[in-house]
Amino acid sequence: MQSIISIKGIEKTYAGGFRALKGVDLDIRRGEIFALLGPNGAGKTTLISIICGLVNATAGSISVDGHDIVRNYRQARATIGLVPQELHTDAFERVRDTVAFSRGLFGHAPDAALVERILRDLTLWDKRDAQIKELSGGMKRRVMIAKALAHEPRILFLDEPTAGVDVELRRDMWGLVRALRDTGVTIILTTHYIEEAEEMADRVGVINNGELVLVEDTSALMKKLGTKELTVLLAEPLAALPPELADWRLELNADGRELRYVFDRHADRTGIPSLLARLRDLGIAFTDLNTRQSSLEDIFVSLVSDRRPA
Ligand SMILES: Nc1ncnc2c1ncn2[C@@H]1O[C@H](COP(=O)(O)OP(=O)(O)OP(=O)(O)O)[C@@H](O)[C@H]1O
Repeated sequence: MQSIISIKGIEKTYAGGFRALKGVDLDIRRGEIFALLGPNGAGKTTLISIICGLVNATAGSISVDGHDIVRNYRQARATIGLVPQELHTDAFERVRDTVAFSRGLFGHAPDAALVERILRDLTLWDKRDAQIKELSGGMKRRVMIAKALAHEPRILFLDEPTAGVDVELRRDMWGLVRALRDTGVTIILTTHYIEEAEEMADRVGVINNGELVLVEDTSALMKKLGTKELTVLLAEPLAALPPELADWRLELNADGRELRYVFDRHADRTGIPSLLARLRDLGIAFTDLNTRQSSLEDIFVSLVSDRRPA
């Protein structure tokens, strides 16, 4: 495994004494899309800010493409593009100028052809002479990405890339991020949208209360933890689960009107036909059946709720 970012024992205690990160170890693989998931205040932005050199860690070390972020700050920072959560660009600046300016900040010679390519890739070329204030929210976000790409970074951080963006724009953004990855850029994104991680990320890291509680391939995680659920709506309520149904892992809800059956969606036999046959034999009538697949969201909620401090 070739890692492009190596994070070792990162701790962060803010000036007020708040411990925002508690010994985070993480390796980011070259060329992957890595999603960092976590509830509000989990420490995602703190971690990204430390990697990008905007916040100092209290302890631990990080190397980015072989450069220590403290000792070789400039080299490390030069390999990183950061798209922050909030837009901060002068409202009166023009799109092309602001992107060209970002490149200059890193000491690179002007490159009009590169700026043009970036703007075209982000479908901003038509807006190249527009002022930032004249753009829609989605366009502004793309301008922030263009600015982050202007110095040709190998790594791109996207902090909540689709927060507050409508579904269609979110899909566009996903396409864009994939296209960037296809050009060899390693992408780390933070998100509250589980669907986003599920859809896009090669690997997922879950951070909660300053601790990285899980890092896993997205597909393996879904396979390992993904279950399916069948709900049987009963015609008449049951007072208790009949012992004849003990072969299935069933739960009866509080009013006795719903049977819930959780099964492994990868199992050869789900046990559903036999369960339904047994219900019929027992004379238990039902009015409806629903199935539901657990999503990364369920997995995430269960992980995070299990670890809430008492
Ligand atoms: N400058 C600061 N001084 C003190 N505490 C801070 C500071 N910045 C962040 N924190 C605290 O550190 C914790 C982690 O914040 P952080 O912004 O990293 O969370 P996050 O996971 O990015 O959350 P969100 O999803 O809401 O953006 C929070 O409890 C926050 O209040």
